[in-house]
Amino acid sequence: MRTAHTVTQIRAAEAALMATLPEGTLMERAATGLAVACADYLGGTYGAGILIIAGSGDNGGDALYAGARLARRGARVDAILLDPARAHAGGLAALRDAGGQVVPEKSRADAVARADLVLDGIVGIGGKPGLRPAAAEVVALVERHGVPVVAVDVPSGIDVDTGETPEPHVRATVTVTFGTHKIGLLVDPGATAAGAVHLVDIGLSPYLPEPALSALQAEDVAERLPAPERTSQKYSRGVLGVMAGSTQYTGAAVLAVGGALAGPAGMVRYVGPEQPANFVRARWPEVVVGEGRVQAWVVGSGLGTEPHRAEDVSRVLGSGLPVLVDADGLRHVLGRLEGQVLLTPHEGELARMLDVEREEVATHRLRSAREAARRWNATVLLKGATTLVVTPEGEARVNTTGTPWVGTAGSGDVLSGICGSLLAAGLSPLDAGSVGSYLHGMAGVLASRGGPIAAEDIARTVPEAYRRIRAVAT
Ligand SMILES: NC(=O)C1=CN([C@@H]2O[C@H](COP(=O)(O)OP(=O)(O)OC[C@H]3O[C@@H](n4cnc5c(N)ncnc54)[C@H](O)[C@@H]3O)[C@@H](O)[C@H]2O)[C@@H](O)CC1
Ligand SMILES: Nc1ncnc2c1ncn2[C@@H]1O[C@H](COP(=O)(O)OP(=O)(O)O)[C@@H](O)[C@H]1O
Ligand SMILES: [K+]
Repeated sequence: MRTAHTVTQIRAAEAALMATLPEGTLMERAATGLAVACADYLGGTYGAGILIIAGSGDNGGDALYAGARLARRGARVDAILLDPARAHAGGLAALRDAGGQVVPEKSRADAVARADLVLDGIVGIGGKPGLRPAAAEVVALVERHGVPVVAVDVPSGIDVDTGETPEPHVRATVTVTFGTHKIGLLVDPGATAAGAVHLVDIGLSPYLPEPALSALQAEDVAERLPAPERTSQKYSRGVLGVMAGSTQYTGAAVLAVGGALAGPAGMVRYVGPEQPANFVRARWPEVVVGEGRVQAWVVGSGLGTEPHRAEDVSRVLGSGLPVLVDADGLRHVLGRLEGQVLLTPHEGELARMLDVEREEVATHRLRSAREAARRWNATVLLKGATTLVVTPEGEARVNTTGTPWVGTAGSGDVLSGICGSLLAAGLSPLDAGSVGSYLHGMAGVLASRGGPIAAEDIARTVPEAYRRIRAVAT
């Protein structure tokens, strides 16, 4: 499990760990890991031009100590001190001893122009979102010259606890983070600003409490993936009912069923109007069309906006069975819900549910998902480049598999089928949502291999993703 903690949790854990160690040990560990990551990124240090942007806190200290190590290994290291009088004294002395130079204010533009790599040590977990003018000016220069940035602990300027990114902030190629992930490194738009995240172990784990956010890794997914036993049969594996599609959106029915058939349930029943039902039957002969006993429902993908479909949604929500509600079905989710319910909106749908602008959800993804989970008393899966799954009790997971090619029409219909199949096989809404989005993103990556894909390619590749994940466990 990849885990992320809040700033308050991290500060407390650091204090407990530091009490057991000689002063400066943690910063030394952080700086060593950071220097190694920079050397790896550059493919060697000899002759490389590294520019440190150092603020006045410990984050600047980490960057300066790492700079000293890189200078000793043959790099040319310059440092811009944003507040020279308050720069980290130990770090600055180490850098100077190793041959690093402080850049005079008038030469900052030249220093940026000759850098191969910038180390962002402006602020870490002590920073307020946004950047002060002096820092913002240097960051703008770096962007103008297109110099790659390694962020120290976090890209400076992001809101570390939420992943929100009020401008200005740093956009990093790599973020080298210490001890544990920060929420803002995993949740968009912060995750995008962080680039590839590299975690350096500084010995913090034994002091960390339950994480505020986690991301399943292949082995966690493998543990949760249902698989038939020797004596299993279709009914014992779980039956999923799919109520999707309309005369207008026949494809949504075909795709949701396609996703469902790629999951672990033993059987899929389809319930819907004649036209989509005919398409489903023609495309998927294994599907049983018509009502019958099921263990879970998917309702909503391509349901259309006809008012009478509201009855379909309330009927399955009243069935007492686990239910996934997607897309148009979400229009009919009104009061507080009971039982095991997974709601799967994208940003636009969540905005409509919360009666706010889409932009509001896009900027405050975690907060919006949490609010909806509380308000409807259901698990909410907010789709996007980093999909979030949040329970009404506040447990939160983020999915990190996928590629932007997965953002293709009908992809969400396939996702609802996959997650529904996992619900029918007995997973909780939290596990079904997070395992389902992991599989969906991974199948998208395998199908795409860097090129465009259609939604049905994702469904077709889910079994391959399934096999690969199960291979991890054996
Ligand atoms: N506490 C520890 O044991 C460890 C801390 N480490 C480093 O220490 C960092 C935290 O250090 P600090 O608590 O000193 O805090 P920071 O270095 O994150 O930032 C505090 C300083 O930045 C200024 N500042 C705040 N917001 C700003 C903004 N928006 N624009 C410009 N300047 C701003 C503040 O005036 C303050 O001087 C971590 O992120 C990590 O990099 C590491 O060395 C590992 C161990
Ligand atoms: N940039 C992206 N990177 C990775 N996955 C994405 C990206 N954009 C969208 N997705 C995924 O693609 C799917 C799109 O679903 P949705 O918006 O419901 O589309 P549709 O309604 O056309 O099926 C979701 O699983 C979402 O998480
Ligand atoms: K930083």
